[in-house]
Amino acid sequence: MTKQGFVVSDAKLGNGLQAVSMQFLTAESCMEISSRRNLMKNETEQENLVSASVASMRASSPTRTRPVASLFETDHHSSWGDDHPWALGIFEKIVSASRGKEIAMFLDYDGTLSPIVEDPDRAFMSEEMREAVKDTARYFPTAIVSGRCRDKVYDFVRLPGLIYAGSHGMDIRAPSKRRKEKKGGNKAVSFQPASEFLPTINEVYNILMEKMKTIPGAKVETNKFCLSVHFRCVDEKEWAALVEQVTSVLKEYPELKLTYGRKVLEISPAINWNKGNALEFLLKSLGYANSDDVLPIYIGDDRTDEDAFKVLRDRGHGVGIVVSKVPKETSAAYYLREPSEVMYFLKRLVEWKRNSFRASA
Ligand SMILES: O=P(O)(O)OC[C@H]1O[C@H](O[C@H]2O[C@H](CO)[C@@H](O)[C@H](O)[C@H]2O)[C@H](O)[C@@H](O)[C@@H]1O
Repeated sequence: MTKQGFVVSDAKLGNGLQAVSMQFLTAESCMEISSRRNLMKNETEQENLVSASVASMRASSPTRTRPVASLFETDHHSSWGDDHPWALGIFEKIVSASRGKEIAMFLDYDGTLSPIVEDPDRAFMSEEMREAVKDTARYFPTAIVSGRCRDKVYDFVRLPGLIYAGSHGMDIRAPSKRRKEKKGGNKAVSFQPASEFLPTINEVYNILMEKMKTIPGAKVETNKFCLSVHFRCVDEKEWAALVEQVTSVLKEYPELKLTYGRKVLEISPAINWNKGNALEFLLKSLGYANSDDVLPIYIGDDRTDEDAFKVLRDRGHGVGIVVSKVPKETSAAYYLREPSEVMYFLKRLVEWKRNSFRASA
């Protein structure tokens, strides 16, 4: 039993009588008890945080829950599909919404243009996909909006003339010659709202590289303004240990935040800037401040893409398409199941545009 400043303890005396001795505690021992309590409280909080984090890791990396219908069948996802129609099934409706407007295309990279693979350094897109994106960019302003660092995503896509927004939209560069130059001007646009976090991100990268050596299969990837801790190749039994290490490091860096992607923990500056802000920023810098002029189409598969889907939903115009094989909570209006369907969607869009040019010639 303890009181503030005193410890009250029972002691058995030799004559069998019980005496209560009261000792005055020194400031140091008081602090010791209180820090032990805090430690216990912190330990419980840390345990709760770890279990919540492992739950989030599972939730953000769903496994296939039912057999997937064969490619390009129109009837899948049943009731979820009623609320979020298959984008290829209602293609005509989507393009007819662009009447009198220009389409602007926003594409996520991993899981959208390239299939998800075990090694993040080998997430290549196919040549056929590259051609489809290249053709798309010929007719519509096209941006790649990725969690990857901008240079890395450019190395994968290798198409000049596109807009690249890396680090979840925190590193934007648009080339000077853009289609909307008459409205948006033809100056190159570059924007890095998190540049002051660079030293911190590098510091945390070095710490995590060291810590993750103890977790077999874990991989830390630097994306310049963000970090990714991959657990795709980590045994599920080790997930709690991994997230415990990561959260205990992040406790020292309240200026950073942790989010969950597909078998990945994403660490980024806790600033109010995400892929949704990047989408708005790009629309503006493309000269589409007036929403009547443009129909933005955003295609993505990950949690971070939800911020962009929300922007489109809240603006009440624009087309959000989630890439997913399983029903999931999303602010996107439509879905496609995998990168091959994204490619087919892009090809149809290009074909539709070419046909409309021919018809008006
Ligand atoms: O915004 P994105 O372009 O979708 O980038 C999000 C993260 O994608 C990458 O990780 C994911 O893809 C890897 C390769 O297929 C896969 O191994 C990993 O499990 C996925 O989470 C990328 O490596 C991360 O840095 C991005 O943040």
